[in-house]
Amino acid sequence: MGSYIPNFPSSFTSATSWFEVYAAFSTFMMLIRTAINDLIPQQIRSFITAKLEAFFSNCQPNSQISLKINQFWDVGIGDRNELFYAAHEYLPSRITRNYKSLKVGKLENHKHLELAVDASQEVVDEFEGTKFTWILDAGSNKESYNNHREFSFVLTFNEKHRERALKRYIPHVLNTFEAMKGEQRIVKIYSRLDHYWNESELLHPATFDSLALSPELKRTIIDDLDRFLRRKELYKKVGKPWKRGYLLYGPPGTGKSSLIAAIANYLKFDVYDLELNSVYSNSDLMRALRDTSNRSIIVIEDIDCNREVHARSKGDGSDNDSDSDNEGPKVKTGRFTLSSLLNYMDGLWSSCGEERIIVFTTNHREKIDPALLRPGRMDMHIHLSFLKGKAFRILASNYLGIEGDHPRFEEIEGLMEKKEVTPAVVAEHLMRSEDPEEALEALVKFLEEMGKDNHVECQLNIGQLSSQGNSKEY
Ligand SMILES: Nc1ncnc2c1ncn2[C@@H]1O[C@H](COP(=O)(O)OP(=O)(O)OP(=O)(O)O)[C@@H](O)[C@H]1O
Repeated sequence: MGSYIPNFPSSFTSATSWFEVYAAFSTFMMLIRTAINDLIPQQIRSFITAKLEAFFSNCQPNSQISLKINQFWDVGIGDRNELFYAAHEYLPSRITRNYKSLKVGKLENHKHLELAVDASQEVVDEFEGTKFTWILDAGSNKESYNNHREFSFVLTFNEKHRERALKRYIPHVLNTFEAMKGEQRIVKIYSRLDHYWNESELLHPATFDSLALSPELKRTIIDDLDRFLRRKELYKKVGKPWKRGYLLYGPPGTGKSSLIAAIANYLKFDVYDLELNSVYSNSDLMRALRDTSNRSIIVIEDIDCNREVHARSKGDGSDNDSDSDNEGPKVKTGRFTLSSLLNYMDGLWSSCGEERIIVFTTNHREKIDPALLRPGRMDMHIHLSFLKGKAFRILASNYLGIEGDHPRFEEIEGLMEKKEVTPAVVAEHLMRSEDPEEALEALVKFLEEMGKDNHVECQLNIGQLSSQGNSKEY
């Protein structure tokens, strides 16, 4: 019986020779690669690679899927499509050689360069090894709504990546956009025009440091804001919408608008300046509120002066909303009442959005509708008043660069205790001279000559309302 004896030396020889062949081949390839890298410029290499990729992808069966991402969810209704805006910001951040052209510009009053995708420009983004192609479509006038041309993105990818696109890529675009907003820390201010929120950068430089308010009031407001941010889980647990309402009241020029800007800059929340006379109906109001983004402050200034919110007393039945989006400005006033505004807000808070702060301002708290002061409506009533105590020193530092003490401060503070002068008036006087000594001298003279009753008409009868509601008073 013959036995099989393995030919060890010969198999060993063959393995060695294979290894030698492989080593020689690798060396040869490395030489070729080095030669190509040295001899062929990078642009030409990229060109050849792109051509080869295009050739092979053309050979594959066409199984592309396209998704249309309109600027607004429904043409004619005007709901913002957050994904469109996310893509608009996200794509320029992915500048690669795939861009043939990008719009670049610098807007007046903006600190940074603006980058935007050009219409009809194809942008290829790579995510987890998969290519996603975006094209911005400028739309046509036919698709326009209220003379606003509607833009859209078309996102194309291979059918086999459908799951990845919907479950991972699109969420990735949205998350990146949120992170970018946080990083850029650009606070926006929105004002409403023809059913749309128009955005611009909030350039108001106010901060809590630059506000001439008593340190205790500042601390109270900051603590309240911090507590609000921290309590997301608690709000959820007790089933309360995560919102906070502030009523700012006080004479003109005491810093109500400046405080709103300081809160926005502190929290990095966008500001939505809601002018009620730009709202046509109850449903328009709902839409306006629904279109605000999370982490935002909705501001309704001079609530006592809004004709719309006085309609209630005339009993015009304005709650019967014969809403039509074609209604023009001539029928827009008196379409809803303050109560309906508040009720809608109460309802809306629970159903949409998070981290909203709503701020009402008034110069005359005694004139505003009691519905606004009802318990639980406005969480905090903040009284901004005439310049008193050491708050003046903040203005002296802001406007004259005087840090710490100055021989004239006590005299000025003593005069202010006896007068009713707003921070705006003092700020205006401090700006009159570049020489600090001259400016302080002029301010003393002004305060001495100022009649005590100069601002009597601005005073509020605060005691009258202090028993209403259970909101905190400051
Ligand atoms: N408390 C303050 N601290 C610092 N600056 C202030 C303060 N109050 C007013 N100012 C100055 O006065 C200007 C006007 O103030 P602001 O518009 O904030 O007042 P307001 O109370 O909102 O007035 P109005 O009721 O007329 O809208 C501001 O640009 C700011 O320079």
